[in-house]
Amino acid sequence: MTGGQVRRDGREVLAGVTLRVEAGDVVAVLGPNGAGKSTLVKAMLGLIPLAGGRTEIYGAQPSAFRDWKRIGYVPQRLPMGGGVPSTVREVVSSGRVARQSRWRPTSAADRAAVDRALEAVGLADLARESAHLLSGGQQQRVLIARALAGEPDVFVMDEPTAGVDAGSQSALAATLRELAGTGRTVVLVAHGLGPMAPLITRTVELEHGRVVRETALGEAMGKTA
Ligand SMILES: Nc1ncnc2c1ncn2[C@@H]1O[C@H](COP(=O)(O)OP(=O)(O)OP(=O)(O)O)[C@@H](O)[C@H]1O
Repeated sequence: MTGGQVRRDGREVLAGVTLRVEAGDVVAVLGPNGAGKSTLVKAMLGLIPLAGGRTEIYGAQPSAFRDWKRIGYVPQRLPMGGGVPSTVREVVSSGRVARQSRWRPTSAADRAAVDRALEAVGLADLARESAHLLSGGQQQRVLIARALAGEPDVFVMDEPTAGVDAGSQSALAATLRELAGTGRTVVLVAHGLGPMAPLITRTVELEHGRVVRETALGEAMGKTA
């Protein structure tokens, strides 16, 4: 993103942010409540429009970008889906949609990826439950599993540890370590780093819609700690 600006209700919520995420980066976007962290990651993906500046995903404007299977976005909350209750497995399976087509419906590979994702977040036993009836922390894990199931190259996670217990946070850190180890790119919105700290290669701090600090952490520290 270059000079990205977002206005909401006439207010500048993102005030000209430039941020380039490289392949293999594990970036933490930090800052106080209302700093614009969620807005930044959504705007980078074209999920909310820019009032100024531009954003590109793998060199394409979001409206022209077609390769969405490369991107796994984890929103802050489970979106309410048209009043139809979905099971945990159904929500997680929806992470495979960008890999399917009318001519290639659900395959064994899809089912295996969904199984692995459910295992990774510890929800295999709740796969048949209605996702909306789970606790906030469990719903967060459903959303993480949905992104994992899609096997994307880039994970964009909006506060994936909010409301998640310490054990699940460590489990997520272990999963992210594995993904980072295989060269995946991660952009993580967080209030604090917690168990993710050793994985992070860069931090970007926002305040009032501006980047106020950027820190590059040693690669070695990111990989060995
Ligand atoms: N849909 C919206 N309409 C109007 N204003 C909004 C909307 N979404 C966010 N804002 C405002 O934009 C500002 C930045 O919000 P954003 O959610 O990006 O912050 P954040 O840093 O992610 O905060 P948090 O840690 O609380 O999630 C806030 O002042 C918020 O009130």
